[in-house]
Amino acid sequence: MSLYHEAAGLLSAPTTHGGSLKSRIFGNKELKSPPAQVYALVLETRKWSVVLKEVVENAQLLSAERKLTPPLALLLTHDLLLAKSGIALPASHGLRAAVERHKGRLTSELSRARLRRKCATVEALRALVETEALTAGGRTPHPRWVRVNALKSTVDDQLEKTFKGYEVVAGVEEVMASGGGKVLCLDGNVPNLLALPPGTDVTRSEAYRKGEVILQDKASCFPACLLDPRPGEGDVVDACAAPGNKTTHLAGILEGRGREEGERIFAFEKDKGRAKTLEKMVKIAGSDGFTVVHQGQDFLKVDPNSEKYAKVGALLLDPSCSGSGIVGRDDLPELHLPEGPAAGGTAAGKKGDKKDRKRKRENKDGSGEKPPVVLVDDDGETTILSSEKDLKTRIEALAAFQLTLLLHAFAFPAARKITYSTCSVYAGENEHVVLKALASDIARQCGWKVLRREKQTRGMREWPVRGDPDACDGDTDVAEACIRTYRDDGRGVMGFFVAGFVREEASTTEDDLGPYVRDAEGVIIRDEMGIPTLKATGEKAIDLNELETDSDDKSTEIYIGPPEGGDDEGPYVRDAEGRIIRDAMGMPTLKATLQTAKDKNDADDEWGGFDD
Ligand SMILES: C[S@@+](CC[C@H](N)C(=O)[O-])C[C@H]1O[C@@H](n2cnc3c(N)ncnc32)[C@H](O)[C@@H]1O
Repeated sequence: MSLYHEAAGLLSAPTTHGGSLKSRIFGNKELKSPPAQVYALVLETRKWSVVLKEVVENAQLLSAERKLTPPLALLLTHDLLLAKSGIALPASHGLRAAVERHKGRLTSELSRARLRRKCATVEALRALVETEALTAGGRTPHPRWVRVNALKSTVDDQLEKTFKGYEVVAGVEEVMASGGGKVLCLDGNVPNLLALPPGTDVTRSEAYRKGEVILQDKASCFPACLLDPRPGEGDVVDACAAPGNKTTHLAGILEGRGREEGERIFAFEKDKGRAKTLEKMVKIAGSDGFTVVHQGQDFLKVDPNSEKYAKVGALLLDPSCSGSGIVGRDDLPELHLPEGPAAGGTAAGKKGDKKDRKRKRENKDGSGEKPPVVLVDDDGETTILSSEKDLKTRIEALAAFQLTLLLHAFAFPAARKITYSTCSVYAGENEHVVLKALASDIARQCGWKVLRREKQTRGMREWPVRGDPDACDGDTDVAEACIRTYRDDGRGVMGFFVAGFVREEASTTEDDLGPYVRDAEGVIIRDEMGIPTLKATGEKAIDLNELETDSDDKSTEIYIGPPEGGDDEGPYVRDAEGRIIRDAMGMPTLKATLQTAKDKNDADDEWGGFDD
């Protein structure tokens, strides 16, 4: 019983008192009901209050049931008509019976309210309510982003099936302006991503149940797009993987491009409970055949030099963070209560009010506490921070942990690409971590550099919102390389951050023999004879001197001439695995790496191919 009474107290309390609804609920030690349940109930009822008020008033519920207060009537009617599991009270309970007695009348009033709004279904009404609630709360409504899982389906397939009859419009602005109609757009930055009107319920579709479509915010799709895994580049690690949105996205990209036999995704997740969700998601998405889930495995305890990870060419790192960019739904529209007796306060509500009055007094002279900042991280852990100092300490602790994970990722010997991402808005967890990582010993030793904007895949390069130059100590190259998203900026995304790192050999430019042709980053792209040494991939060719001094390295067996039965022009010098390491003129083409050299003819044809 306390659930509805506690929720009633919170529902009728002014929203401006005592911080956000979330902080008032999760920070209230005296609540008897599970805070998450109270929070969801109050939030949803508030959102629906315009409609529920009409329903309750027109059904004359309050005059028929004198013991119901207006907030209780709204909450119970909400659960009766709109919650999947109905009213959370025993069937014999007086409050439940008081509302259920009027079920027929309440249901028909809801139908009338729906038809007055020209909504064909309750789902359409839900979408409308969601949009209006968000708008009234001062938040830009957030589209429903749907990623088509390339492992199981295609956009065309989904347009034929799940979204049959939808009008395809040009951009997300049009989707948002549609007022909840059957419209969608294909995203211009992330392949296979669709934007639908806010609140569109895809979870009841067959495609969702079968894993053909996955609900994933646009910004959350950026890391896999930026990492850009390609067949032939080795295994991929998702270091902090649960619940698995990015793991399955990586899988979709890799498989969609023709994953090479044996190439795998290693997904690590420290939390055993969350790892189970990850495992389920991987299975539903259809990537379990080549994704190895390491349940309960701390990524920091993984040995990068283990034989098992010798072929890891790319890592995606999306560690726990403050969660401060996650689309909040805590800015509430005005509450519409039906006419009736005054709302009955509860123990929780009254105590909250007292605290609120105290806080108001304290704030009047400017010396009092500010409303608390509530951080709900991805582990579900809620931290209530009542001062700027607490917030700073928390961000510093998170940043130290995030940096440790990133430097650990740098240590994988065959890795060539890494992405680092958070759903935090704080520079401390974002640009500052990137700068510290770039300045680290391991980055210098291993040649890790930031993945510059011009080398990013088209969709990521064209995303206009970049890192904060001030937070990058004025280094505009790093700021441009960083990708940010902000909620409420009209682009329909959550707050997010991602940066990429690529690896180059340690610099040897000082004593080059030259004249080589180098690109802007010093990568040798044509050798002394003008022969292309390698396709620009971020891989740096070895200098001639270095090859000479390394020549007694017997780790790769070298033979001269085309392989038996081959039709190469030759004589090229190939290593044991057939990679061309000297061209027909005896010039080194590239150091033996995971990168497969192009034959001279092909390389000439493809010259200039800097693009993704
Ligand atoms: C932001 S969430 C990842 C979300 C996920 N990438 C997705 O898109 O679905 C961070 C995850 O990292 C896990 N985690 C935190 N520290 C870890 C560590 N040292 N090793 C492995 N997993 C870790 C957390 O339990 C949490 O599930």
